[in-house]
Amino acid sequence: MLKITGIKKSFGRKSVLKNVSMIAKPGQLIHISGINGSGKSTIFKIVTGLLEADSGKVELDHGDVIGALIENPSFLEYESAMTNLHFLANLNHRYNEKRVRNLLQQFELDPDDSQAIAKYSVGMRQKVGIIQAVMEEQNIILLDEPTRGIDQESIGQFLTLLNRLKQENKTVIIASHDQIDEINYDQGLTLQNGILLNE
Ligand SMILES: Nc1ncnc2c1ncn2[C@@H]1O[C@H](COP(=O)(O)OP(=O)(O)OP(=O)(O)O)[C@@H](O)[C@H]1O
Repeated sequence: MLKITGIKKSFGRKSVLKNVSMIAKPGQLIHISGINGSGKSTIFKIVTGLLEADSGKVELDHGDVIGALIENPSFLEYESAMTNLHFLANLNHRYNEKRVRNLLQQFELDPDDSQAIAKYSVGMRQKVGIIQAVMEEQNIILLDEPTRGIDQESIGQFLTLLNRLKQENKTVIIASHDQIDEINYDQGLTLQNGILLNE
C-alpha cells in the first residue's frame, strides 16, 4: 500500500504541492487529473525518490516495488527495444524474457526487431516505456500520461494490460490532464492549487 501524507513541495518561491495526501491500496486503479503544471509529475517524482519533498511522508509496505513512467522515457538509443528492456530489468536482477516478449507482443511490437529504438515513433517508445514500468512485476505502478502518442487500437491493448494488472492485485496510478473515457477508475482525484481533491 502507498500512503502519502501532507506532502509539500516548492520550487524557489513557487509552491507547487501545498498539502498532498492519498492512499492507494492493492488492486486499485486511481486517476490523478490536473491542468498542465499543476504538479502531477512532481508527486510521482517524490514517490519514486527522484525529488525530495519539503515536508510530509511517503510510506510503502515492506516488499512493495514501484514501477514508473514519468515524462519521456529515456533509452539506450542505439539498442533495440528488447536489449533496452533486458538492460533495465537486469539492473534489479529481475529480467524475465518470457514476460518481456509477451508484453511486447501484447502491444504489437516485435521482440525480435533489431531496429534501434532511436528509430521508433513516439507511440512505440511510449509502449516500451509502459512495459518497463510493469515488466519486473512491480506492484505499485505510476504512469504519467501513458497514452500520449498512442493510437486508438493500442489504447485497447493498454486497457487489456490495466485489467490484467488489476486481476494481479497491483496498484496503478495514472496521471493525465485529459480523461480516457474507456478506463474505469476506482478513484478519481484532481490536483488543484497544490491539493488533491476527490473528483
Ligand atoms: N525541477 C524543477 N525546477 C523548477 N520548477 C519545477 C521543477 N519541476 C517542476 N517545476 C514546476 O512545477 C510545476 C509543476 O510541474 P509538473 O511537471 O509536476 O506538472 P504536471 O502537472 O505534471 O504538468 P504536465 O501536465 O504539463 O505534465 C510547474 O510549474 C513546473 O514548472
